[in-house]
Amino acid sequence: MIHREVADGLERLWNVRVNCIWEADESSRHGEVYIFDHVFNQECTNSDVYGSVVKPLVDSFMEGFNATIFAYGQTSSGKTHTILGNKTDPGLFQLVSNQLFQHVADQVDKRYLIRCSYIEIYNEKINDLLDKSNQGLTREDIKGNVLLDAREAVVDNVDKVMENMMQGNKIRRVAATRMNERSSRSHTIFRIILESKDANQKDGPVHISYLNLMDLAGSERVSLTKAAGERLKEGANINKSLSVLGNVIRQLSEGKEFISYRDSKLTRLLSQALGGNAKSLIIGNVTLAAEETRSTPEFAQSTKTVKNKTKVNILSATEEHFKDIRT
Ligand SMILES: Nc1ncnc2c1ncn2[C@@H]1O[C@H](COP(=O)(O)OP(=O)(O)OP(=O)(O)O)[C@@H](O)[C@H]1O
Repeated sequence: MIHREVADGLERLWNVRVNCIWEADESSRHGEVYIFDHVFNQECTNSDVYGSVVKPLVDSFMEGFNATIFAYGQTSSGKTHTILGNKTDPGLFQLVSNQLFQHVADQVDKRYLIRCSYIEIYNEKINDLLDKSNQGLTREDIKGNVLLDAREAVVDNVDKVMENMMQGNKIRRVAATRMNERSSRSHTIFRIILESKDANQKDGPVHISYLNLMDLAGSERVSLTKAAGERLKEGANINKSLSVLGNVIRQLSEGKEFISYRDSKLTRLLSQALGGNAKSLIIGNVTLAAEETRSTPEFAQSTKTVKNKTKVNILSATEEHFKDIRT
């Protein structure tokens, strides 16, 4: 339970044990036990989450596979805490960056180029968090895939990644609601693009992979957030795009031929991560005193049956294209 729930004297409605979560009230008509690959209780830190489920995904990313990590959950359930963390409990941003640059330092026979971009989807509009003036951020290739033209900053150490993240966070839309005094009003995607090649082969193949770290805005009930005016409009857009995301996941898990990716900016941008060429990890954040918590295990369970088709991405590159970050 988070501080607000304890301060408000709320009753615990959910139990957590081993890899299961279920409603405390056994007479509840839902009464389902949700089982996952891992369930982390409230004593666990971001480092525990990272060590168990995130690190193996980052290992794949460094081998050339695309990877996406989603933090999903109702408002104030701890998504931003998971991604950003704080001084005593660093978030996934910091932990992933540490692993990445440690790997680069260890691989003396490889050359690397690492870039990052940071965008938000706010009221169905994409904003570049690293360059406010950047407009027209998406375009489609001939296959209809949506490509992102966000500013990409070259990063050569952990501090540079954190600087870019902090710069972007200054302009990310955050506002106070009754449920969370710093509620994210947009979905964000922080993308790390890793290119690597053998140091001894001048025009050898280049591996390229994308890692998306996604902090989704939380679904919310107006009766609880007391949203009005601009907050209400934002909340409606947040709920709509999350419901499209839910539909897309359902269609993928049912093996449908038509997938409604085009119904929201979020799903259009995520089409590769959802059923495409990426390994995906969903972190479902929950608070234990909220009835709305149910929607998160339901969503996370539906994603378990989605099968992605992953492969290592190889580019042919010339020396002009490839500039090692260590030179
Ligand atoms: N595991 C945790 N340990 C300590 N504090 C936490 C934890 N999870 C959440 N909190 C605290 O609870 C509050 C809400 O968390 P956070 O802002 O991360 O939620 P959110 O899911 O991102 O919400 P929103 O969707 O409204 O942006 C914050 O004050 C945060 O510091």
